[in-house]
Amino acid sequence: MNNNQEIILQAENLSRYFGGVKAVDGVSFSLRRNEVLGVIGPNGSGKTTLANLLTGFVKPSKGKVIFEGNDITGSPPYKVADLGIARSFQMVKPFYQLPAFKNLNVALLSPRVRRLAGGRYGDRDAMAKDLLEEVGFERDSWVISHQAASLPHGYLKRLELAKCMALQPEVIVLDELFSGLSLAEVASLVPVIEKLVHQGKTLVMIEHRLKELFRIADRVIVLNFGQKIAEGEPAQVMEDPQVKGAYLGSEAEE
Ligand SMILES: Nc1ncnc2c1ncn2[C@@H]1O[C@H](COP(=O)(O)OP(=O)(O)OP(=O)(O)O)[C@@H](O)[C@H]1O
Repeated sequence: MNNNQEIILQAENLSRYFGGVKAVDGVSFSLRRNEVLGVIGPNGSGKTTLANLLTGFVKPSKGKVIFEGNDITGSPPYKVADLGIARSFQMVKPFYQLPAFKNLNVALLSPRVRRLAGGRYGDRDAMAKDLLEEVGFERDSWVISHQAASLPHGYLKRLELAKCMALQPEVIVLDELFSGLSLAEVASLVPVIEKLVHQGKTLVMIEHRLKELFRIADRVIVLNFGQKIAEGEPAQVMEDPQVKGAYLGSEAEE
C-alpha cells in the first residue's frame, strides 16, 4: 500500500476527440509516487486513448499532463520516455526478426539509461538477459535468444514488460498486460509487478482482468464513453451503481 503523498503524474481535464467521438472527455486524476492506479471500463471507453495521451502518442484536444510538476502536454513519446514514463502496448509489436533479448536494445541504448548509468552503457546483452529472466524467460532455454517472431503470445507480453523495465522508468503505463494470458501466466507475472512496486515504481494498469488487477491496485478509475464515472478503492468502486450499469452485459473478465 502506498503511503507517499508526492504527486508524480496528473491528468487535468484531459480530452481527445476523433471527429465526433469523444474518446477521452474531461478526465482528471492525480497519481501519487509508488501508487498502482487501475484504469478500467468497457470496450471503447477510452482507456488506450488515455494511455496514449499520458505517453505522448496522441495529443490532447484539451487539458494537460503534468509529470513531476512539469507540463509535458504534447511532448512526443521519445521525450516522455526520456523523462521516465514507459509504456507497454496492448497489441505487441516487437522487432520480429531480432532475437528476444535484442529487443531490449532500444531502451538499453537510450540516453536516459546511459545518463542513469553515469554515461556508460555497460554489458547490454547481460542486462537484457537478466531482465528477461526477471519477467519469466528461462535463462538457459532457446526462448531468450530466439527470433521474437517465433515466441508464443505469453512471452511477447513478458517482453513488452521487460522493455518497459529496461528504461528504468519512474512510471510504467501497462496497457492490458494480462490480456490473452492464461491464469497461470498472469499468476506468474503478479509477483513481477509487485516487485516493481516494492522498488518504488508508479504504475498505471489498464486492465480487463479485474480480479488480478484488484490484487495489485491501490485505486481504480472507471471510464465510460470517455468520461471518468468513478474513482476509489477497487471493492468500493465496483459497488457503484453507475459502474455496475456500465459493465452490465460487457466483457469484464472476473
Ligand atoms: N485514432 C482513432 N481514430 C478514430 N477513433 C478512435 C481512434 N482511437 C480511438 N478511437 C475511438 O475512441 C474510442 C475509445 O477507444 P479506446 O481504444 O481508447 O478504448 P478502450 O477503452 O481502450 O477500448 P478496448 O477496451 O476495446 O481496448 C472508441 O470509440 C474508438 O473507436
